[in-house]
Amino acid sequence: MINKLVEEIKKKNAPIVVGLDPMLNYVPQQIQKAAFEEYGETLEGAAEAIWQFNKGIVDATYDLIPAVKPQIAMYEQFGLPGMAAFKKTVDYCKEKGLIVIGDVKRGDIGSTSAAYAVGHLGKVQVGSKSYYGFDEDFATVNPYLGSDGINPFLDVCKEEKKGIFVLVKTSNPSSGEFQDQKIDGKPLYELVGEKVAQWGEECMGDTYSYVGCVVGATYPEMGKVLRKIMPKTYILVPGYGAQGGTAKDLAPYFNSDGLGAIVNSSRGIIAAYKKDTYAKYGEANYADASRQAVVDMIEDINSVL
Ligand SMILES: O=C(O)c1cc(=O)[nH]c(=O)n1[C@@H]1O[C@H](COP(=O)(O)O)[C@@H](O)[C@H]1O
Repeated sequence: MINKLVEEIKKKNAPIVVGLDPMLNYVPQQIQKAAFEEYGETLEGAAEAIWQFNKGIVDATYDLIPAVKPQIAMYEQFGLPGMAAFKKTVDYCKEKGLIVIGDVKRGDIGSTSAAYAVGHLGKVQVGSKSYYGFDEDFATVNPYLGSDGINPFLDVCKEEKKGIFVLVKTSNPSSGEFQDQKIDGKPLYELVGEKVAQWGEECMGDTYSYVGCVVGATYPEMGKVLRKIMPKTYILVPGYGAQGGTAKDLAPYFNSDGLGAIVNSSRGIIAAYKKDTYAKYGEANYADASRQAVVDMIEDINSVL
């Protein structure tokens, strides 16, 4: 799958991923109204609204982008109907030829991580049969439990030719509380980066490993160091746009081949119609606003490569 991700990024000349993080208050009134007329103001109604919202965005942007990153929390908050909307979104995006990065941030003791890996990337055994659960192409993984939490994901990735993105340095303001702590003079995020490079060596695609990592756009100096520590690791870079990361901060996350990083924007794309720049599209044409925001983001990122 890492080979396909690289191919699609090159083909579309777009090192970006659209984050499908649908909050109900981003969903235009007419979509909410139709969903509530059918299902009432219920969890089912909310799930229908976010699904229709996503579909509009995917239909308007799929030809421009290599990948999407649905964030499971935004679906989970609506209980079982929300989880069904997550699965519907994953399947629809794959039908449209998009690579799906399940932003699930899992990781636990070995046996539990194995179940997460099977549920999101692999197949679960039921008697003599086996079934895919959510079937994303990549999953985000939290490394706090060490190799025990990661190895079961690597096993499933090898079997399924899928991949993971391991949190190394996150974009949020308090990420330094633990991640920047020094151990024998080295910040923890560097130690995690070294480990990610090691895990990645046993999982190589053609040029990049299918063990990727996450480094926030909001810490470009650290991004520069981490790029060197993990030359064969694809970096998923959240924090562009809504969290303040800018294109000029992002050049150090890429290798000299112009590859090696994929930049996420969620609110900046899916709620573009709410921003002054795209307000002219109006709420009813929210998907056109998202398309224009994608075009602008691609141009912005490519301008620094
Ligand atoms: O793993 C992630 O994707 C992630 C890691 C990180 O360090 N920071 C971060 O913002 N994210 C996710 O990236 C998305 C960012 O959304 P926007 O700030 O709206 O673009 C959210 O889905 C976050 O959960």
